[in-house]
Amino acid sequence: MIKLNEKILSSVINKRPQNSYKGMFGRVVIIGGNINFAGAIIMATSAAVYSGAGLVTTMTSKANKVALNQSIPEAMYVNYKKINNNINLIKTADVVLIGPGLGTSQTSKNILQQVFNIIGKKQVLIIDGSAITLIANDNLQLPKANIVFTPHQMEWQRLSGLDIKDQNYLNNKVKQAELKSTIVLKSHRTEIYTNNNCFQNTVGTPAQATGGMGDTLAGMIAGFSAQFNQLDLAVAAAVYLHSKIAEELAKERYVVLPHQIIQKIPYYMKKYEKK
Ligand SMILES: NC(=O)C1=CN([C@@H]2O[C@H](COP(=O)(O)OP(=O)(O)OC[C@H]3O[C@@H](n4cnc5c(N)ncnc54)[C@H](OP(=O)(O)O)[C@@H]3O)[C@@H](O)[C@H]2O)[C@@H](O)CC1
Ligand SMILES: Nc1ncnc2c1ncn2[C@@H]1O[C@H](COP(=O)(O)OP(=O)(O)O)[C@@H](O)[C@H]1O
Ligand SMILES: [Mg+2]
Repeated sequence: MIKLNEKILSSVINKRPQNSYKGMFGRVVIIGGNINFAGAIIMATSAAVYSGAGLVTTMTSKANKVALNQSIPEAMYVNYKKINNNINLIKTADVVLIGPGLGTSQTSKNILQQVFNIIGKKQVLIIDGSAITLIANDNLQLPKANIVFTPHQMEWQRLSGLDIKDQNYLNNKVKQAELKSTIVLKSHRTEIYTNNNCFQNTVGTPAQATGGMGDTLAGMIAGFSAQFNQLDLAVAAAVYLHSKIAEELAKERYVVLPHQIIQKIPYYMKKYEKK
């Protein structure tokens, strides 16, 4: 198990070339946010935008359109019930994140299944929150893609069948190999299982134990995977930075809120970019 430290940031976060344009930093599609969970999709979207993703489109409930545009005008909106009119948007994305606030209704399940049908094997597909629960509950077949799951311990129990008490290194590794995906197993010291590596986070604080913290991490992972080479390392860097910022903020705060972390992402990326 490789213990993560600051070096992961400076090895992953590239300095931007002078002649950069948005197309060089990835097209991200983020899908989720039912009528009750506007917050989850707004936090995930904001985290991806503030992490530097070149172009972000959010597919969510129509009910969230105004809130999304007001909270994060840099992101584009599509009604998530109109996926079939927007197949090309998903096909041309570098990274698709599905699940934050998606819910587990029949509508949510249809959306997930449509995305699975469209996604291609070269794309990165990040699966979070309700989407993990839907796959576990209905034993959905996974598409061929570069899949990253971001479960908390109960979501991992649902997906892997491992009780929380049995979620140890060896058992997790076996399940990761079966799923042939990257697993970001979230806890106070998150572990990342990939085909070739296993990382453990070394930072983070109980001040992070608040709703929306995982939605924010999922958005950061999307933003990092869209821009930086080597998926495993990009995921590890996003996990580390999310908790690193929280730890710094927690020096002066009892709780750290997701939007406070999001605001700080560009400052910390600048601080740790490759010299
Ligand atoms: N503002 C918004 O829009 C927000 C929207 N959200 C969206 O809500 C959707 C549902 O996600 P979810 O995580 O809230 O619910 P679910 O999957 O049922 O898991 C909870 C169950 O698991 C258990 N549990 C055990 N260990 C655990 C652990 N380590 N970490 C966490 N839970 C643990 C836990 O046990 P208990 O707390 O009862 O002890 C409980 O029984 C999802 O799409 C998400 O994106 C949220 O992000 C909030 C902000
Ligand atoms: N005590 C803690 N110490 C460090 N990190 C924590 C702690 N509690 C929660 N977190 C982090 O907060 C996030 C919680 O994710 P999740 O349960 O999916 O939240 P949500 O779905 O509400 O957004 C994870 O990244 C987890 O590592
Ligand atoms: Mg979550």
